This record gives sequence, C-alpha cells and structure tokens, in this order.
Amino acid sequence: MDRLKALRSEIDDLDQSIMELLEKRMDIAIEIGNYKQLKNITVFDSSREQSILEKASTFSHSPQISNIYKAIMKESKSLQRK
Ligand SMILES: O=C(O)C(=O)C[C@]1(C(=O)O)C=C[C@@H](O)C=C1
Repeated sequence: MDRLKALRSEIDDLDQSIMELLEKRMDIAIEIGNYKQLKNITVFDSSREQSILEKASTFSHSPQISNIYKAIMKESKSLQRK
C-alpha cells in the first residue's frame, strides 16, 4: 500500500507538470489561431502535424505518445476554430 501511495504521488507530480505545459501549449495554439485568422491561413497544417508526429515517434517507439499527440493537436484545432 505504501508503494502504491508513493507511485501515485509520483504521478501527481508529473500530472501537475504535464497540465502546466499543456495549458501553455494551448495558449500558444490560440495565439497561432488568431494569427491564422488574421492572415487567412487554414487551421489544419498537415505537414506541420506530420513533422510533430515524426518527432514523437523518434522520441519514443511506443505508439501511445503519437496517439497522445494526435489528441493534443485535435484539441488544438478545435480551440483555434472557436
Ligand atoms: O503550427 C500550427 O500551425 C498550429 O496551428 C499548431 C498545431 C499544433 O497544435 O501543434 C495545430 C494545428 C495544425 O494543424 C498544426 C499544428
């Protein structure tokens, strides 16, 4: 039980950092969205997404990281379209 508590505490610390970084990323995505709207640029940029997904798969061979990035970028686009 002590071990479970300790591991959960590690996850809590990591979640705090992940959430802070995701919040920052979303703020920047909103700024990019505003810029794109101003300049009449489409929200979806396939080559940029491919390059991020390539980085994710180079960083880690586990498909989970790429899947998480797909979800992050889906939310990013939805924020930009608001
Ligand atoms: O880099 C951009 O152009 C963005 O809008 C950001 C972002 C992302 O979340 O990384 C979101 C949508 C695009 O399809 C590509 C990338």
